[in-house]
Amino acid sequence: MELNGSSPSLTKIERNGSSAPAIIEHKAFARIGLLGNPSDVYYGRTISLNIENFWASVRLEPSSDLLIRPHPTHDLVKFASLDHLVNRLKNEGYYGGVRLLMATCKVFTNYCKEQGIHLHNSNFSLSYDTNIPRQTGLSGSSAIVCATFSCLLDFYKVRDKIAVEIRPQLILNAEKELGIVAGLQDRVAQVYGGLLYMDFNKESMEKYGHGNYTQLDTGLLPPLHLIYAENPSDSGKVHSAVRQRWLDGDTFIISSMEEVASLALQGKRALLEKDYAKLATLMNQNFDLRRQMFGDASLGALNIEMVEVARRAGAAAKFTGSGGAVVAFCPDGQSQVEVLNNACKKAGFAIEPVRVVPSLLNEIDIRN
Ligand SMILES: Nc1ncnc2c1ncn2[C@@H]1O[C@H](COP(=O)(O)OP(=O)(O)O)[C@@H](O)[C@H]1O
Ligand SMILES: O=C(O)[C@H]1O[C@H](OP(=O)(O)O)[C@H](O)[C@@H](O)[C@@H]1O
Ligand SMILES: [Mg+2]
Repeated sequence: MELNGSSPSLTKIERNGSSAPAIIEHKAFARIGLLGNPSDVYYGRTISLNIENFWASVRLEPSSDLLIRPHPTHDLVKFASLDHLVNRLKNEGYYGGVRLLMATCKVFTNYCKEQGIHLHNSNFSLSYDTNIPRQTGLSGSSAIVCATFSCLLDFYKVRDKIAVEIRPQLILNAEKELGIVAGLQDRVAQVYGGLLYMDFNKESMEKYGHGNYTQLDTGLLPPLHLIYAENPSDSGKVHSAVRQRWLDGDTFIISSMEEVASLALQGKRALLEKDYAKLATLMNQNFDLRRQMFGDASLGALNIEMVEVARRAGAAAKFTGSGGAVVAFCPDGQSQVEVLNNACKKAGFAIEPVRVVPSLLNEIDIRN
């Protein structure tokens, strides 16, 4: 499957003949955690945006057997040599996207059964592709899950039966099923699109099974830049130690997470007031708190260097997710952007302007 084009067109349905069943294709885009992450994993708050720069795409074709197709490069099983195999495992780990597609099918089916939602008996094959830099904290994993989930919603025609605010949790459950520690912000941004303020307070999470999600005008955002490097890190692994400390009642982690969550609340006000100097301060505080909680060894030297290169250019900078990519904001405008571009090029980091995806909700989604 080829991924090209720049429009955030979401769905493609092909019909091969009047009676032939439809092929369904969905995209899900990368996301940037602008403020408050990773407090979404801990009943906190975030401001996140869905970006057009990168996406994953999933294709569902009706078929006689139920088939999950391995991706030719992301699920590599054929190697030139033992060294090639070992290097591949060292750099990218054991897993590709197949397990995400399977887990999504399982969670979707179980949820529909529990809710008494009828699923017809036809089979399908699923294949995926992605251009989201792998494991760089841009939500590459949940983009694959989210696009798969959208294909299933349309194949079984149950979009009207699974409310939009429930979907991010089901998408998260697919990764939980695999033992990956993750939070809701990625999935909310990918289901809703645009720019969102999310409040995952415990009361709402326990009472309704979801947080309060508010779409904000994307025009409130100043120009942002995305910096990233080929440096895959496993977000589940990065998160697990801090998660355990939080579960064990570690007061430093608990109070720091509350502070991180409060940055999103302050950030919402700053955006609404277009107070971009404040936004820059909050972004920097967000990264400093993450660094204190997770420690340099867990964040990785290259990831920290990306933030520091941006800061030396005078930009505000923080991780977009758990590591691998950085979102930067130049409060002094275009001349500073040029300094930042040059500094990144010199350091060997890719840098590009952020392009925000507009809201992705359709009429059926909004009606529910
Ligand atoms: N580009 C990719 N291609 C295939 N599978 C991927 C890709 N990115 C992530 N995955 C799968 O998702 C799992 C979790 O990835 P994660 O560390 O959360 O990455 P990200 O930061 O991109 O979300 C990986 O262990 C792998 O199974
Ligand atoms: O640590 C974070 O900011 C995020 O980490 C995960 O996202 P990823 O793109 O996989 O790094 C996690 O899923 C998010 O909920 C966290 O906020
Ligand atoms: Mg992930």
